[in-house]
Amino acid sequence: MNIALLGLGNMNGAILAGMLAAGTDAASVCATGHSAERARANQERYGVTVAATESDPEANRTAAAGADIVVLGVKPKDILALCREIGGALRPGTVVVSVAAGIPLAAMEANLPGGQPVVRTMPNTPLTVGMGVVGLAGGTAVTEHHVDLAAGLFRGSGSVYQVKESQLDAVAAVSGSGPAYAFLLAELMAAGGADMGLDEDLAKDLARATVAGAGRMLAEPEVDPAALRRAVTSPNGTTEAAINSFLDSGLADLIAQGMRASAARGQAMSREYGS
Ligand SMILES: NC(=O)C1=CN([C@@H]2O[C@H](COP(=O)(O)OP(=O)(O)OC[C@H]3O[C@@H](n4cnc5c(N)ncnc54)[C@H](O)[C@@H]3O)[C@@H](O)[C@H]2O)C=CC1
Ligand SMILES: O=C(O)[C@@H]1CCC=N1
Repeated sequence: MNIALLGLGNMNGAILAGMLAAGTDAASVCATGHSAERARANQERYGVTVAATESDPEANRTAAAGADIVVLGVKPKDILALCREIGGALRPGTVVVSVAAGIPLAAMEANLPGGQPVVRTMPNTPLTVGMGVVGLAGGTAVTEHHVDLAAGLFRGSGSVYQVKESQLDAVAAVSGSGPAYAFLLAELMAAGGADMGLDEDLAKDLARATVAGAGRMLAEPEVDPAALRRAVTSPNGTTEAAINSFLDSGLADLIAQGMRASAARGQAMSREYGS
């Protein structure tokens, strides 16, 4: 199974790191990027062949021509141009997998050869540490076999959930963008600690280790976040004071509102870049 990762940035990099850690043979993977300097650095970092479009304008087409699965990992605004660029080089059975937010399957299909199997996914960067989650929806030419091939990219580095395409913006709001919410929480907790007089580095260490430790506890099977929260919250204690203050200040509404903004941006991107 040959895999081509077109656009080796944050997301395709996380997919690649996850695949390699899960045992994928580096010789079966090739990647492309724009900058020649970055391609050299990535080739050294990951041990896979990385070609740069800056020095070889055919790099994407060459990588796509030799692949059974092609993963489009460029920014949403560049996805349809990339589809048109590689279209003529693809073999009919090659599965095209997009990780882009907001770009509809129908738009990708319209910019690829007729009948090309296209799978739209919404992964997240914790794939890097084997703890990713991925939402996945198949296009009109996609069979169970193609879904299986696409899901195989994430086997060993994350859990894959097949959803309706219309649900992928909500998946992005929860898990695609979600790691950033947890990182923001760590940033804000560190700032809060420093504000109360802790040394800045100590506050950062405490906040980072706390969010990471809490994340590890959440990763245990069948665990209930509310039960874990209750186990920290002594009646009339310090945690209860903080949680009540958060909720009284409208944290639940703020989170819901932010997630709706994420999904709305996904919809807006389909209108901006999806045709
Ligand atoms: N970063 C994340 O956590 C997530 C990102 N995504 C999706 O992943 C996609 C990429 O996002 P990031 O990795 O964050 O962006 P990025 O900017 O880190 O990566 C994009 C890469 O594509 C390269 N590139 C641009 N044009 C190219 C071309 N024509 N041929 C080959 N390479 C090209 C760029 O040099 C860059 O390295 C986006 O569509 C985004 O919606 C989805 C889920 C999570
Ligand atoms: O921010 C974004 O648009 C991408 C999709 C989900 C996470 N990063």
